[in-house]
Amino acid sequence: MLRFDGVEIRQGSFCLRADFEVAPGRILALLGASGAGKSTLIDAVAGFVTPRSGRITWQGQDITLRPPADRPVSILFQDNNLFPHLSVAQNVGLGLRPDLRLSSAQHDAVAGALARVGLAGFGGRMPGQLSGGQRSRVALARTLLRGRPVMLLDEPFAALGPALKSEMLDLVAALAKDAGATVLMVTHDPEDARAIASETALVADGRVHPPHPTGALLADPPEALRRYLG
Ligand SMILES: Nc1ncnc2c1ncn2[C@@H]1O[C@H](COP(=O)(O)OP(=O)(O)OP(=O)(O)O)[C@@H](O)[C@H]1O
Repeated sequence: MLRFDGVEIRQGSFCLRADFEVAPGRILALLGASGAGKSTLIDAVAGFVTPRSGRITWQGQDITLRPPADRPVSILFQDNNLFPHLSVAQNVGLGLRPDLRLSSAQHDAVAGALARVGLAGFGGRMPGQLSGGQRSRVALARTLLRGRPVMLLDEPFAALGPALKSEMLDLVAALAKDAGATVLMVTHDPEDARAIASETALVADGRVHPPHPTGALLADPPEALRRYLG
């Protein structure tokens, strides 16, 4: 269980409150307008910002103040964070060892992760020799390889066209299911939530509203969500 217990996060004059939980293995979409605080919440889970009060726990353990590298999370950002001077395999290998001194079993794991995202045989290419969708797959392979139980996705596929985005969302859902991972996915698009998130939480008015089953929430949106959806 990923739990936000009376969490209050401040960024300058902005304040976000969160008091909810996500069951293991679930995909939760965080939906909300620009500036509502979606990335702020992700940053607090990742350890890039420290809540002013409250606790974030994973499986009952308090992770609120843990250094980012010691948290049970891996993150996928929109810009994919690939290093242009490293090969695809090296970019993925960074998920295992930042110094890239990989054992042969780890090299095999890199190849396996690339195969799992449909990029078998692409390990020797440079990121500049890939399409945007393929670069997203490389970043996803690296996230996958880290084997962390919580995946944080901050609008990772926003720059992709609709067909490719839908393909990537399906891939995320399949990989998360295989790994039993809990996923927090930031999005502006209710269709992303509908595609793969069993639950959705609206981020608005300085708080994360309680998560609801996505279908029911979008079929009969409460006032704050109605305002957002227009
Ligand atoms: N380092 C910072 N210092 C001061 N204010 C900040 C900082 N980072 C974010 N903010 C403010 O916090 C608020 C929430 O920002 P956040 O990036 O979490 O929103 P968001 O919902 O992810 O938006 P978007 O969808 O545009 O990415 C905004 O008002 C933003 O200006």
